[in-house]
Amino acid sequence: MQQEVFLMKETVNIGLIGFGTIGSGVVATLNQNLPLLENKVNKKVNLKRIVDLDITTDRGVEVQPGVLSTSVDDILEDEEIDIVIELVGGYQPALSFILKAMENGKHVVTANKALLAKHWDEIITSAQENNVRVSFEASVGGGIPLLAPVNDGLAANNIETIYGIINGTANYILTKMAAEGLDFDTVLKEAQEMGYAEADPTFDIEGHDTAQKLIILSILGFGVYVEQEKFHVEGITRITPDDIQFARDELGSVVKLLAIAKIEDSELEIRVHPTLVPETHLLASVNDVFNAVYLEGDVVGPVLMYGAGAGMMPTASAVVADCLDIMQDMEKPVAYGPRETRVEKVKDISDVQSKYYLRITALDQPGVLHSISGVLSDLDISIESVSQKKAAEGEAVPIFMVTHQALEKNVQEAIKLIDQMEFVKADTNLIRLLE
Ligand SMILES: NC(=O)c1ccc[n+]([C@@H]2O[C@H](COP(=O)([O-])OP(=O)(O)OC[C@H]3O[C@@H](n4cnc5c(N)ncnc54)[C@H](O)[C@@H]3O)[C@@H](O)[C@H]2O)c1
Ligand SMILES: N[C@@H](CCO)C(=O)O
Repeated sequence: MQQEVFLMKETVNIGLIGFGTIGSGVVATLNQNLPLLENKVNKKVNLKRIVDLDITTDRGVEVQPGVLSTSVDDILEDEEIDIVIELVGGYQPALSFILKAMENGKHVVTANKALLAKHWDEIITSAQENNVRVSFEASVGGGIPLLAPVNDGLAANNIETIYGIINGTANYILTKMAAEGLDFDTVLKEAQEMGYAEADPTFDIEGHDTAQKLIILSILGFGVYVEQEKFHVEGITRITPDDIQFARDELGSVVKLLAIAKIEDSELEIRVHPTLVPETHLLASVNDVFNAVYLEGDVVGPVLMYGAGAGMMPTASAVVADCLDIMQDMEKPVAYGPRETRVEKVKDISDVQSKYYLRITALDQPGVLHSISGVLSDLDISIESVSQKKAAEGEAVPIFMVTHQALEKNVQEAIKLIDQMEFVKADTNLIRLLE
């Protein structure tokens, strides 16, 4: 009798495109936990096909005979496949794969934040038109259940503030530079070897990956799509060991690449940049490849979500969970974020107020501090503290300054003027403080 019931279970067929780091993690998860997964959805789960350009390299995971193929049509044109997992990454051909899959009536699961952030409307519209679901929990925060809680669990709230450490690679680099004094390039190489970094790691270190994830969070949290070109995005490549040491020793702070989105009087502040976070703040202890999103809702108050933000198995956990969610309700309509947004305007970075850390590299000679403070004072920027490293005469040294609250456009203008001064020998670095 037991056997008879089992045989009658519906089978859901999955096609996986992209058998790289995360694709291998998905296969490993299915191999490891298939009985558990089938039990949860009360269906038979069958990984029918895996497509990749390279089907000869050993990924260290067991694959059933006949499952591997190099032809994407073996998934997209197979009528028996219900769910397509896209883990190729990048814009094309990933976009065409996803659109074709949906056109052919297949549900889609993807971790591709770059694609979602750029082609959001096209992808969601296609899902709606074709009456299929598209799920992307793994696209933000790796293994952290993050998007479903924001979209569903916090649906009763107006989201007011989002602060996120949402790039594992950048956080790994900053953590290792601070804890072990390692240089930037060495740590980046490590992050790549661990499978955390994007195919093009400039996406991680220049802040683009964080920005793409913030775009998705803003859609879900505020119901607004803001193109990446419309907000300030700055990475971590200008952060030096001097910055990290000064932040720790003199300010009791750590440097984190933060995604920030908050709404005030219908105006959305949205930006990505390195930020000095006080050691006492919850986000300061988010280290290595871990990610965290701190948000505030008008009903729930503050919420913190934390976990592994990148890597093969944590990310696979989210991808497989999306598949199970679809299997449980294939008819669920596609709805993401509030249908009407409270956002009337996106604030320009130049109008943002913050405290600033400045590292100015200047010759150690009389009159330098006087000239710099003159520029700052003319632009209504008040200095909270200043210190300078010792140097031999005639040598350029870092001067560290922290300002009181100031207007970004004034600070940018001041830096422009300071960097034109004859005794200034390198571009000034600026890091905003978390207010
Ligand atoms: N690595 C992570 O920690 C992580 C975490 C979250 C999200 N993601 C996202 O997941 C996706 C996959 O990332 P990854 O790290 O597994 O990348 P990866 O480079 O390890 O894997 C991509 C795979 O796709 C294959 N591929 C490339 N072009 C193809 C094509 N035309 N047809 C079929 N296969 C093709 C490649 O051969 C490779 O095996 C990306 O969108 C990435 O942004 C990655
Ligand atoms: N490259 C990304 C992968 C996870 O999205 C990161 O380091 O966070």
